[in-house]
Amino acid sequence: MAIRIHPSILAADFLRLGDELARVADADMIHVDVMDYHFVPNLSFGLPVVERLVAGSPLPLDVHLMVDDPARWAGDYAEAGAHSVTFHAEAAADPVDIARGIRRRGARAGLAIKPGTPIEPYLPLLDEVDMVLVMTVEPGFGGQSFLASTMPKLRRLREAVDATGLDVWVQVDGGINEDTIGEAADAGANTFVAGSSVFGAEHAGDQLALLRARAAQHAH
Ligand SMILES: O=C(CO)[C@H](O)[C@H](O)COP(=O)(O)O
Ligand SMILES: [Co+2]
Repeated sequence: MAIRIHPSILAADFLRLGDELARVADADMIHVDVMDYHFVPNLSFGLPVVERLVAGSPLPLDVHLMVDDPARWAGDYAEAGAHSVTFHAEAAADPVDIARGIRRRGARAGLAIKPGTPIEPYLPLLDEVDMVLVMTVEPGFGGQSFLASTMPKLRRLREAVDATGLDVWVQVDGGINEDTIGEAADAGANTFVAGSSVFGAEHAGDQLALLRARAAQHAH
């Protein structure tokens, strides 16, 4: 199974974003956390920054929308050129409609759930999305500890994805480092967001290689 590592620029030096992108050139995509101070108690960056990242990033962008009104915003991020746009199920009255809007604009559609949100209601929607993100911390901040309590839900999702035969990516986000990535890979994740463990490393390229190797040891 392919393993993808997506460094989160939430942990990068915002004054030197261009240089920070160059440090993670060996990654698969760049994870961009959009926070609106309402869905989560933190504010990060929005559309103008994402538009500049699309223009300047050598890697495709994986946008993670932590906003109250994804029905209003998801299409704009797809149109801005994000390769993937992920929105939260908890904020979506009609997740299928939002996912279809993202796909119609040529981006991959991702559906995210917080640690306390059950996966079962969303399993019938797997053919409407390209990725499901199981948050392994409460969304809002980088640098938190991985919640192993989310692993049974991840296993259930992996079983359901395999049963469909669809190539839906299974993503984890939060507290992923060399000590936790194996457990998440073992439970079925194939796409790993890592913020502080990559940008906090002296040699980000070496850290990416270590994460990849640890995930591969446990991959299905
Ligand atoms: O969505 C997020 C927080 O809501 C971030 O992507 C996540 O926290 C990454 O940071 P770290 O790897 O440092 O935990
Ligand atoms: Co994120």
